[in-house]
Amino acid sequence: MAVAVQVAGVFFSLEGPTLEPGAAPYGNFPNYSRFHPPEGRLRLLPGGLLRQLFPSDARPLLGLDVGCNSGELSVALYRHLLGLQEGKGSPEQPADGKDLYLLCCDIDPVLIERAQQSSPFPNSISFASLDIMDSTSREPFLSSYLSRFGRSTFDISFCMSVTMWIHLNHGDRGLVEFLAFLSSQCRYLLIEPQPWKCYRAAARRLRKLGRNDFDHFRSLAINGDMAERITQILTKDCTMELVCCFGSTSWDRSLLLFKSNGSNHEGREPSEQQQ
Ligand SMILES: C[S@@+](CC[C@H](N)C(=O)[O-])C[C@H]1O[C@@H](n2cnc3c(N)ncnc32)[C@H](O)[C@@H]1O
Repeated sequence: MAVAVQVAGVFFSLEGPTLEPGAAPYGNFPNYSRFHPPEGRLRLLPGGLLRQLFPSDARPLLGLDVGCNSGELSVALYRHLLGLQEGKGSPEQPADGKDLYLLCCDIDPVLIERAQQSSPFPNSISFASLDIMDSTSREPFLSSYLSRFGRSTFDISFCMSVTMWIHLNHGDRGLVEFLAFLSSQCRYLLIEPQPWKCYRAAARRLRKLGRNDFDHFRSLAINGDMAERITQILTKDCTMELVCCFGSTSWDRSLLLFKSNGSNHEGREPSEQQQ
């Protein structure tokens, strides 16, 4: 059993210091994957998903993982999508016959450093420290990555358990702006919104630490069924369509796949481009 003591919001355990949950204002928990392991999400995603979504793409597929934390889910997603079993195969011989490059970013540079140090696929998965809400740095940064592949958008973006943190820290307007930006960057978007009860729990944890509420918590007009609200924003304001819901994880978070209907995305079928 792990033994931990708490000093000023920081837990010290035999494995070293870890932040008390309320003291991670962006959801930048140091050991997030221990509490919410990747398998809970991956088991909902069908094998061969990339082949289904991109049947005729011969070129490498590009993915963006926003809010990757220390990279455990990013690496597990990479393996899962390519059909690579841990310890077997290599990114050069993916079982799924697709090449995939992932750019994974997080606002917390300490988590990114950990991700970089432990990445088993440094040639295919890049980890970078980036505040996705910083509009002056995100565009040049993402464009510079994409231009290495001669591309201007990603094939697929992942936004897993991140929307609540954007919403709490940037308000309704920030959430809508974030979803608009994300949808403009990709053909497909896989998103796992946190339900409203998680917002209350996050605010409660902060209060227990004697800190002020999140700036926007009490004034959020977008609330209630968050999967539904986010679906409305993406489909009404962001020209995306809901492709499917892969179900819910054991902690009640839906995994939703959206597809862009916008005309600015590369790699679309000629008939689609004309519509
Ligand atoms: C709850 S964790 C989810 C980690 C991972 N996606 C998963 O589902 O296992 C949320 C992550 O979003 C990151 N995050 C929050 N706001 C961000 C922002 N503005 N830009 C980039 N990352 C952000 C946090 O640092 C944190 O690592």
